[in-house]
Parts: sequence; structure tokens; C-alpha cells
Amino acid sequence: MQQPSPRAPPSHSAYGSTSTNGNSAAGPSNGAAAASTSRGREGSDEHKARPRVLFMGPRSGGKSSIRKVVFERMAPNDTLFIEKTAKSTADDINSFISIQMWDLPGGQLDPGAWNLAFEDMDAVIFVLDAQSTFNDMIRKLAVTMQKAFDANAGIQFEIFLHKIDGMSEDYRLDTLQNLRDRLTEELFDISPDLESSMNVFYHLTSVFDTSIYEALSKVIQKLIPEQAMLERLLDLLCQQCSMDKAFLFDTSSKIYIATDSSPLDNQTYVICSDYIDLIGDFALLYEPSPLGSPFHSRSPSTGSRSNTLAPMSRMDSSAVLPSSPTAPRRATSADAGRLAKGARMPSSKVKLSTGATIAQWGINNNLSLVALLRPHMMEQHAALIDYNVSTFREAVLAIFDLHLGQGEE
Ligand SMILES: Nc1nc2c(ncn2[C@@H]2O[C@H](COP(=O)(O)OP(=O)(O)OP(=O)(O)O)[C@@H](O)[C@H]2O)c(=O)[nH]1
Repeated sequence: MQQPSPRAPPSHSAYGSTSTNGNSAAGPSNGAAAASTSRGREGSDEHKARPRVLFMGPRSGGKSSIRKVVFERMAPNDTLFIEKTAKSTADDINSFISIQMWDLPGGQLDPGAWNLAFEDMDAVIFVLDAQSTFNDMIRKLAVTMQKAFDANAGIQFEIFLHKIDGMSEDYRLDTLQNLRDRLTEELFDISPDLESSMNVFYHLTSVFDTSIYEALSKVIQKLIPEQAMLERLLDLLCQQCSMDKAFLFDTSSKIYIATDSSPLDNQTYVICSDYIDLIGDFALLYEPSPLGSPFHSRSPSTGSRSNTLAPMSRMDSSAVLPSSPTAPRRATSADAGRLAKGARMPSSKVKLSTGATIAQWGINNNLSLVALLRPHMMEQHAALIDYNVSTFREAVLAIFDLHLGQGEE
């Protein structure tokens, strides 16, 4: 692990490529198991430092719709009017995640034809239309996967069985099982070793519900080497503040880059992501934020003067941060500036009919912490919670600073 660099801005991180071994069914990804590949894309070249994701799949599978709904906030119904993609497009998505997306025109499954190299990709997302017959695509898909694997053994394959809205639960699972079996057979036919050495993950998705956000969250989490640390920090925060669930969201896309390790039910995610939407809509009614955040909301009642409050106990975030041979980094002028900002951390909260509270805190311009707190916790321990969140925020910023510091003095 690297030492922090006081010069590095907190909002960009030099992500390395990550991979997990073996096949996996759809399900929570294990960021902790992720390991950096040897490509080592850290360094000052910002372009190279961003995780790169390639969207591929047959014509009209829904690739552009996914990109537009998630990253450009297009209404799902409006995707009906998206024009066919005529050529490969590279999107530099303006969010904390900074994924570069290469959206290949439908039908083309050879990125070489578009001057793209699998070596440069961290993950390939194949989008298949669950409502059409994709059987003839499977052979093509397997051959493309083999090419990609030969070029980059660490590449992640993410298969989105898309447009599952309107299908019964049983039918979805049958279709997914059929796809898995057929693809496994095809890969096995190409080479028996191939299938077992690849990182293949399956997801059921639709732009009409939260499944697409959850699937992309799982994809992105595997590309963030700091994921395990973030999860541990969120665990500590939940424990110290009686939170039932906490998410670290990329504010603009509503992708969560980390959550605590307690089981996640869909309803909780829906409430938390709806809350991000609600805050965003309110923020649009007011002047743009002086911090320039995607949205900036501030509840007068939760002024968040966190570090003036006496702590009951301090969350031990240092236990989670990578150990450093020198003293923990505390007193640079950059830190002072950040702490000053931290004192004005934007936040908001709403009491639900159950008595529980849903609360949101800005971490920086692009990241938000959203948490569900048990009934009456917010009223009784607001100061402690704000203090702990402030400590959490410092730790998150330090984690990403640490990473940016690679290759710098
Ligand atoms: N029912 C349903 N329709 C969807 C979904 N996602 C996209 N679509 C529809 O699928 C059609 C094709 O979507 P596109 O996003 O243009 O597909 P594409 O893969 O980018 O197509 P190309 O431009 O040919 O590469 C549009 O009419 C979308 O409204 C979904 O989750 N469910």
C-alpha cells in the first residue's frame, strides 16, 4: 500500500484493473477478492488511470439506453427514441467513477475493427436482449470472449441479460440458466480450460427498474481496489451509529461504489437511491452549489459542525486504513482545507413513517453517503453521528488520496 500524497486531489483515483478467479453466478461481487493485474495503469496519465469498460452486444440490445439512463439521467421511456449507434463512441463519464465507455454499434463483436484493444479494457459488458432470440449470438460471443481473454487474461466479462421487465421471475431465471449453459458449452468446445479460467459474471437487468444500477454497481465495485477498505469503514460506521444500512454512492449516477457487509435487500437500495433523486430534484430548485457538486443540499437543522462536538467514542477508521511506516498523516495544509470543507459538509435527513431516518451527507463533489438509521437514533445522537460521519469522510478522502499518490513524491 502507498503513502498518502498531500498534493493529490481527492476526486480522482488511479484505479488498477481487478479480477476474481473462477466463474460466478449473478450475485454480490467480492471486492475484497479483487487483485490488481500486472498492467499497472497508475501514474500521472489520467486517461490511462481510469477503469475502462466496453459495452458490446447485438443491435438494439439496449447498450445506449443503459448508458443514457444511468449516466445521463434519461427517462427510461425516452430510450425508445434513441438513434441507432452508427460508430464506436467513447464516453468520458463525468462522475467519481470516471469510466470510459466504448459503445460499439450493435452486431459488431470485434473491437479490433474499431481500433480498440481488449488489452486496454478492464471489463467488457455484453448486453443481450432477453426478449429476443439470442441463440445465434452465443457462438459469436464465445469466440469474442476467447479473443479478449487471449489478449488480456485479467479482463472481467459481465453478461447483462437485459430487458427483463415484463418477464415472470421463473422465465427470467430459465432464460438466464439457458444462456449460461449454452455459453459454457460453447466456451468448453473452444477449449476446456478456457471456461474455467475466465471471470464471467451474469446479471439480469432492465432500465425500467433498479436492476441496472445494482448490476453496474457490482461491476464497478470489482474495478475499485479500495472496495474492501470502504466496506470495512462502512461496517464500522453502521456499528457506531446504529445504522441499518449505509451506501457510498456516486452521486450523479446512483451507482454505489461500496456498502456495508450486512445483507442488502432491494427495497433498501430503492429507498436510498430514490432519496438521492429527491435531494437532487430539490437542489435543482436553488442556486448552483458553491462547491460545484452534482447536487448540493443542506438542511439547516443538520448544520454538520461536526468537529466542534464532543465525541462519545471516535470511530477507529485508522484501523482500516493501510498501515504506513510513518506517523499517520494529519497536518498538511491540504488537510486543513479539507477539514474546513468538512465542517460545512452538506447533509439532509428525512424521518420515515416507521420512525427510522434516512440521511445523506456529501463526501465530496461526487460522492454521497446515504444511510438508514434506526428509529430515534438521529434525534438522540445527532452530534455523535455527525462526528463519526465526518471521520468517515476524512478516511474516504484519505483512501483515495493514498491511491492517487502512487508514482508521486
Ligand atoms: N423493455 C425494455 N426495452 C429496453 C430496455 N433497454 C432498452 N430498451 C429498448 O431497446 C431499444 C434499443 O435500445 P438501444 O439502447 O438503442 O440499443 P443499442 O444496443 O444501443 O442498439 P444499437 O444502437 O443498434 O447498438 C430501444 O427501443 C429501447 O427503448 C429495457 O430495459 N427494457
